[in-house]
Amino acid sequence: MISVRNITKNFGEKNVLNGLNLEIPRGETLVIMGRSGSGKSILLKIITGLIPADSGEIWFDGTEISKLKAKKMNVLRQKIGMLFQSAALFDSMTVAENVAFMLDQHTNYSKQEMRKIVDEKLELVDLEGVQDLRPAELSGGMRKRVGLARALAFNPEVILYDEPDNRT
Ligand SMILES: Nc1ncnc2c1ncn2[C@@H]1O[C@H](COP(=O)(O)OP(=O)(O)OP(=O)(O)O)[C@@H](O)[C@H]1O
Repeated sequence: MISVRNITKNFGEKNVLNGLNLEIPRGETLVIMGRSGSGKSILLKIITGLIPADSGEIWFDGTEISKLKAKKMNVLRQKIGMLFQSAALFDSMTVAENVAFMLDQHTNYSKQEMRKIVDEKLELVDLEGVQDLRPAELSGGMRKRVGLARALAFNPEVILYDEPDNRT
């Protein structure tokens, strides 16, 4: 499903990824472990096309993503849920607005339809009744679960999860 082919990434003089190859079949759970600073987060961001690799290719379901134009990339991103290390929530938005953010940007769902999806996903991560709170009013584990609910909003085919922990 995901094929990482000979990926290299440098930041200035610093070589972070050097000819990395990885095949991830559909339905498989893969855990990548490595010391702090070894390039795990960078790899996830390269897989989702958030940052470019210096060389190599990323294939998702038979499509090479680095060749995609922005519009097609947006469609593909809906198939890949990404949960960042810090949950990356918008502090000024409510929990419901955070979970609905990508739906709001990329679909024509009505407010009611979005609210239904938001409620469903929050229930799935065991977070009910917090829709109208702001992220600052939640615990760290709850914030990560809001991030997970947001990553699930499009029913993605794959979830890339940076630093999962026992709270999520
Ligand atoms: N924008 C950037 N500019 C320069 N260097 C960067 C940048 N982003 C990451 N790096 C460097 O790339 C390396 C890999 O970072 P990355 O965040 O992928 O590590 P990690 O394996 O996820 O670490 P941790 O387990 O601590 O989260 C680090 O040495 C970091 O300093």
